[in-house]
Amino acid sequence: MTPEQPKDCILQGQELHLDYAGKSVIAGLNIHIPRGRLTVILGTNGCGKSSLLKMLSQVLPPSKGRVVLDGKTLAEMGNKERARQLALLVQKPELPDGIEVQELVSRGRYPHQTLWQQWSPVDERAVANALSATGLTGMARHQVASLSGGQQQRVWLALVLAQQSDVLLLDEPTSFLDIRAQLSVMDFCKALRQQGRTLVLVLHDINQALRYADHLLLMREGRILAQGAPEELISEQLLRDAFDLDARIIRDPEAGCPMLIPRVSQYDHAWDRREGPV
Ligand SMILES: Nc1ncnc2c1ncn2[C@@H]1O[C@H](COP(=O)(O)OP(=O)(O)OP(=O)(O)O)[C@@H](O)[C@H]1O
Repeated sequence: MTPEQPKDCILQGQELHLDYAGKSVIAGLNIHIPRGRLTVILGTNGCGKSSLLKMLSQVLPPSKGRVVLDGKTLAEMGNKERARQLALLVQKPELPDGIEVQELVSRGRYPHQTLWQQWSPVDERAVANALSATGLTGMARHQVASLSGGQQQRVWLALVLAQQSDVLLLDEPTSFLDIRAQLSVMDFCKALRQQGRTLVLVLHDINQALRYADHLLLMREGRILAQGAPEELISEQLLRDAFDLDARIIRDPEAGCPMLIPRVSQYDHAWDRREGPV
């Protein structure tokens, strides 16, 4: 499907290529992230979603091609300038030893500090607001390592929030969370979107993607298979093409959005029949 460029696009990947040790995992990928919308990237394990998110934040510079953020080439921006505009939460962030919640969230203010502008009441307020928005004020002095997986995920979200960037890239922010906690994270992302932030999430739950996304990117083997509004994009054929999945698409009776129901299992022990990593 030919990607149609959204009218107001804040982040663009142009002809992106990525090689790991000489092996190509992404080749000639073009994407457009609409401003102030919630974009979800979907695709099979190993298709290159995390790699794409890292390229979009310059954590992993593309082997070829360029990323453009609000008209500026990302590679030409300084680290702090970039981090003031764009935040990335990776899939498994490394937790520093013995760190407390407030201290970790405060690290989100690093891009705002300069030689002349040290820690200020503005930073203090940003951290307090991030803790409050994620319901962590009462846990500010707790060791992060002592918290549950769901609480720790909220701490990482608070860190990203304290960074106050317009664009948030979140890699599987709901993994390891129970269903209620997953929906809290998704509602939280929706609220950020309603405040005008741009969000790009990697998810594995297609129904959550169909419910929350304004814009979907479907990947397969390092390529974009389709991108656009979920309602217009999703089809049983596309699910077959993207996931080898045989599913029906019905309408959520309450939310009105499309949702999928996989057909009776033909998937047991199917790993060996699927292609390996790209
Ligand atoms: N550091 C690395 N060195 C070498 N190959 C890598 C590295 N990181 C990822 N890859 C390979 O790049 C490909 C894409 O990986 P990536 O993690 O981007 O996929 P993904 O779609 O995010 O997968 P998942 O859904 O399982 O998280 C895979 O084949 C993976 O094995």
